[in-house]
This record gives sequence, C-alpha cells and structure tokens, in this order.
Amino acid sequence: MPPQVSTDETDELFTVAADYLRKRLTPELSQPKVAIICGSGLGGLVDTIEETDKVEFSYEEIPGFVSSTVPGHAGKLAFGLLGKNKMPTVLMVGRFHFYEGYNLKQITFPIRIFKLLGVETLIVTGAAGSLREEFETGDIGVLSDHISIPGFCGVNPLSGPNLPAFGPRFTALSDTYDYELRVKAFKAAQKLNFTPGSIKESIYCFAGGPTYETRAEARFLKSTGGDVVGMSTVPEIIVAKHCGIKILGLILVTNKVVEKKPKSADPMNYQQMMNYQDQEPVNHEEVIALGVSKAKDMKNLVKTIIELI
Ligand SMILES: O=P(O)(O)O[C@H]1O[C@H](CO)[C@@H](O)[C@H]1O
Ligand SMILES: Nc1nc2[nH]cnc2c(=O)[nH]1
Repeated sequence: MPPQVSTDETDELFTVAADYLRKRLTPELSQPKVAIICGSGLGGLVDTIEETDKVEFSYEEIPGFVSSTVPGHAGKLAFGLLGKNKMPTVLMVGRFHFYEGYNLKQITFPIRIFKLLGVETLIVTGAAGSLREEFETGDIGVLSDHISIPGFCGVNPLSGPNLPAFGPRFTALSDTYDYELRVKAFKAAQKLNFTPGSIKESIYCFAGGPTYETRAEARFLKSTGGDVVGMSTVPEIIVAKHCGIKILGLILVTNKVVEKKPKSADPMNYQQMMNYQDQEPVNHEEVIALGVSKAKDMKNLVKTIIELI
C-alpha cells in the first residue's frame, strides 16, 4: 500500500486526481515509486519505460491539471516500469512554468498527486544556461542547491494556508538535494563512461522568465554563487521537499549565459572591448535542439541511476 496522506476539504482535488489515475491503472502501475519531470527538449526520457506496459494520460483529462503551452513540452503523464529492476515510474512529459501565467500552486499540483500515489523519489530534469566558463554546453549539472530569485520576493509555492497533511508550515531547505542520489548520479555517469568533467555539481538559479537574462543580470546571478540559470525546477522541488519526497535534480546545460569579453582586451580599443556584442542571443529552438541531441545520454543516465536505487 502507498503511504496514506490524510486529506481535508482544501486538498480534495488532490484526492480526486489521484483517484482518477488509480482507477485507470493496474495495481502495479498505480503505485509508482519514482517520478520524473522531463524538461525542455527532454521528453524523450519517456522512452526509458517499456512501450508494452506504458499508460499515458493527457494533462487535459486529469482533474486539476493545467495544460502545457511551451514547445518541447508534450503535456502528458506516462506510467510504466523502468530499467532492469522494473521500477514503477511516472513521468511528466512536459512541465508547467510560472511564465505561462500559472500560479505556483498549479505548477506544483502534480507533485502532491505523486505523493498520494506513493512516490518516494523525484528526479527533476531541465534545461538551463551556464553562468560559469567551466560549464560547457552539453554538460550535465547534478543539483546540490538552488537560489530562488522569486522566492526572495515572497513568490513561493508554499505561501498561503499550509496543508499539514502534506508537511509542516516551515520547511528547511538546507538538505534538499539528497546526497545518496547525487552519489548515484556520479556513479551512473562513471558506469556509462561519460567524459570526465562533463557532469558536475551545480547550483541552480530560478529566474521567473520568460525573458532570458540581460548581461547585467547574468553578472549578478554569477556573483550570487549560482552555476546555472533556468525558469523552472525549483517550485516543484520545494513542494516535493515539503511532503518528504527525496529529490535529485539533473540539468542539461543548453547555452552559455556568461559574456565573452576578452580578458586581454586593450581598454583603448573599443572594438576589442565591445566584441561580446557579436555573441548570438540564446533562443528556445536552440535549447530544445540541444536537449534532443543529448537525449540518449540523459536517458541512459536516468535509467542507470534508477537501477542503482
Ligand atoms: O526548465 P525547462 O522547462 O527544462 O526549460 C528551460 O528552457 C526554457 C527556455 O528556453 C525555459 O522553460 C527554461 O526553464
Ligand atoms: N533563464 C534562463 N533559462 C534558460 N533555459 C535554458 N537556457 C536558459 C538561459 O540562458 N536562461
């Protein structure tokens, strides 16, 4: 039996959604132990589950779910068995974002459904821009911490009445990213012979989007100690931590946010000093394309991590 979280009227919709899914799944699939959120361009992760036992629901049909509106986010929930250990798993193929106009409660709604279904581990994936010279495009970041820029302004998915059935009023986030899972991520990368250095611990800066960073914002974020920046991930992670789900964050670096002003530029040579203007601005098509090109690596990594769980 999955853990039973008692509910009251406020969280009635969570129960309705969980019951809706449970009724349409076999007992084996209705009690997933692992949930995976697929980030931009990473929807291919759904292929890690066997086609034969895959059951999918479009977000539109699940009570309380909103729709995916961003290219690269298909908008479906897929249940199946993953890896050699046939881990019962649920995948969000496409996530919700604050910049789509949804509030943080809507964005994080699925996490509490996962809790009610019995999920113990959440693997959050996403695309992000690199704030550090040493983080190359295509590298994978294993999240060790985050900085929520909207959080400093009171934008937090746990604002408003607390739901004690899920967790406490005040939640400590100091150990949010499970150490054992991070170790497993590195062990999996080693097992798969990933290029040394292409997978690194990273601190994720959550920016609201949908605009990418100005050059000054990029410098500011870098000065905060962040390694990568994206427009998602943190809200889901906060709600998962609140209800006691173990968390692993995997970020694919899809572009570089740091500007490349040459260190040796002659201060009297305005062309040298200003040549960072030549840098191509980032765009979402490039973000998705990078995700698709690294799909195989991401799939193998996630599968191997789950086999180590
Ligand atoms: O975080 P995911 O959804 O993977 O995608 C990242 O890429 C998109 C911008 O290109 C934003 O949604 C940003 O958060
Ligand atoms: N904020 C932000 N999100 C991203 N997602 C993918 N790349 C980026 C980026 O450069 N900035």
